Amino acid sequence: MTTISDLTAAESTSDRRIKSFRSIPSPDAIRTELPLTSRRALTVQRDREEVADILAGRDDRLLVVVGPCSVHDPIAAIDYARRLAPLAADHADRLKIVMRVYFEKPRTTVGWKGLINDPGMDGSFDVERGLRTARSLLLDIIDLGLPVGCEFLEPTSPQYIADAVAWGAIGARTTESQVHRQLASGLSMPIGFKNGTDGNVQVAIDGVKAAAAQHVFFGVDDFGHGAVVETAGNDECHVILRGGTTGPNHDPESVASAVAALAKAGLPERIMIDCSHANSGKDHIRQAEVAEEIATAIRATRTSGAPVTISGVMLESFLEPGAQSPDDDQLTYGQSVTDKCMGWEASAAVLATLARS
Ligand SMILES: O=C[C@H](O)[C@H](O)COP(=O)(O)O
Ligand SMILES: C=C(OP(=O)(O)O)C(=O)O
Repeated sequence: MTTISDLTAAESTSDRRIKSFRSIPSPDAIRTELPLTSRRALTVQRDREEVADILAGRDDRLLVVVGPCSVHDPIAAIDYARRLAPLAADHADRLKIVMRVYFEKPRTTVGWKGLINDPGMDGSFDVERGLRTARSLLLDIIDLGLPVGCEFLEPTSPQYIADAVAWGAIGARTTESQVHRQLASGLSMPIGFKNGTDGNVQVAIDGVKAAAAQHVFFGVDDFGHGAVVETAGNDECHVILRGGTTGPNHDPESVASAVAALAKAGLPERIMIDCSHANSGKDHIRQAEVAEEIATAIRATRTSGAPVTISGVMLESFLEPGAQSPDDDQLTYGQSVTDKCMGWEASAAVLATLARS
């Protein structure tokens, strides 16, 4: 009888489309090499609690997740963080500012998948360097006094960085994925689920409900070994309205409809609004206007005495306005290589407007 091991490479039915496997250090090894330290851990924990309090309505500040669409140049990201940190301190009585430090990019079809996947942006896919660079950047940003927020795109990568993250997102392209909902159920920080790219908000509400439940699934442990993971469930998840192919959904009617759907699902009637993506048509100039409209809506609600249902805002912002292609020969310092971002001056003005709301 022929066994699998007797098969020649040409006859084998497995790994027909795998070109290679490359080992990488375990999460434990990278975390030991670049330790969070107990001082930073206390800061991360305090920030997570403040974020959760805002999302639950126990703290009436506005949560603002602001920063580049993606990090491609750690020096520019730290430069940005150095400018954001004093603003975050100035507005701390009204805003809880979390820096968007996105290392993993979901693509509509194909494209650069972020600093962890390809830190050189040259197709060399040095994931090991990407993980170290990402982790070390998070530690440096925490040291500047800023909490960090990331999108979690891969089920394994959070093991390398999540201990440093105060808030996380599941994106529009993965919000309906069971793998990502299970992942969120075991993450230690509040997680926002985006509505689907088609504008469907119910899938995000379903994501919040699924993530609150306990799950058992396949994963890897701290030492990189295959494992069965059992999670306790994450009751600190929320919905992010990001618009969709049918148009924006940051207007008062869409917000009211999302809040009604949350109430129907027995979930807290509070949401975050992403001013970018389909709410701005990916236009960074329009993004600032969307933020102004949200500030106006919040001010009107507060003046009327009605409960404020908008507990958070997301902004895509970098040092220079607009975006460039990651394939450009000469990259402009501090400009996005994915979606268009507001430049620094416009971002500072928007933060001041949101603080006044
Ligand atoms: O936020 C970034 C992008 O909108 C998202 O990653 C999809 O990008 P793409 O449509 O350019 O692939
Ligand atoms: C990819 C992102 O957004 P969305 O999932 O809403 O497209 C993002 O925030 O970077």
